[in-house]
Amino acid sequence: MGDSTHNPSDTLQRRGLMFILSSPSGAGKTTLSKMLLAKDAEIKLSVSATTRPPRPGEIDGVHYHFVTPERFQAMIDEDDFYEWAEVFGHRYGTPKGMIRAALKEGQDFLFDIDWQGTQQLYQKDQQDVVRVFILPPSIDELHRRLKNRATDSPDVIAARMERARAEISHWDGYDYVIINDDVNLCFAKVCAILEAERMKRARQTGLIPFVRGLMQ
Ligand SMILES: Nc1ncnc2c1ncn2[C@@H]1O[C@H](COP(=O)(O)OP(=O)(O)OP(=O)(O)O)[C@@H](O)[C@H]1O
Ligand SMILES: Nc1nc2c(ncn2[C@@H]2O[C@H](COP(=O)(O)O)[C@@H](O)[C@H]2O)c(=O)[nH]1
Repeated sequence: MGDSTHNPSDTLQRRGLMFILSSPSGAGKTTLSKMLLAKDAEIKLSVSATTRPPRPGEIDGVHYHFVTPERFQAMIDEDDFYEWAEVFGHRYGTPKGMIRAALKEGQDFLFDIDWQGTQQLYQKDQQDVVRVFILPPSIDELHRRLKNRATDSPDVIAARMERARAEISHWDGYDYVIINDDVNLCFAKVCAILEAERMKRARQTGLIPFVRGLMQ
């Protein structure tokens, strides 16, 4: 006889998802990441290390681990990173420490990383990586967003705008591409993708025993 109290999530044994949001600077991935972390208690942020100085309001250990170039180099030498890359003249990397064991136990992580880091993570683990690329509605709007955010100097904004087209050229290396025009609509799409990817994996783990139970 089937167990009518069986819940599919009881037998969920999957590894955690590595859910990546990438975009050209200013397209809105940090905004979307914050919305996702506020809404979904099942996913945690992978906190990167960076040699970039903090922006106003950024907290060490929460938004980034802010480290010196020497410390970053030591972490590379000690093989402490899942991936790392140089972006806009600074180094950024995903430390293994915090996430390795949690991923094995099924914890989902959100990664706000660039295309180089995305390629590196995907090469390491194609099963668990979900790659989402966020596009701005136009180049003018991207510029407007960077200016209105008012966190970077005109020089930094100019450098990021100069790189925007090159960043966008990597869109094809992603599983999903979303235009962030209306932020709420874009966020709904991000949530739908995450949910669908979780369901795909639950099919392989918790769902199959559940269905077998129903059919007994
Ligand atoms: N759909 C949207 N419409 C209008 N403004 C938006 C939208 N999405 C985000 N913004 C605003 O655009 C600015 C840039 O967004 P955000 O900081 O999230 O970009 P980002 O892609 O994370 O950039 P970076 O890579 O430089 O950190 C912010 O001021 C944010 O409030
Ligand atoms: N490859 C990696 N890229 C990263 C990581 N953390 C952040 N980033 C990307 O860097 C740029 C600039 O970020 P900002 O906070 O200075 O605006 C942006 O594209 C981020 O996605 C990382 O660990 N690895």
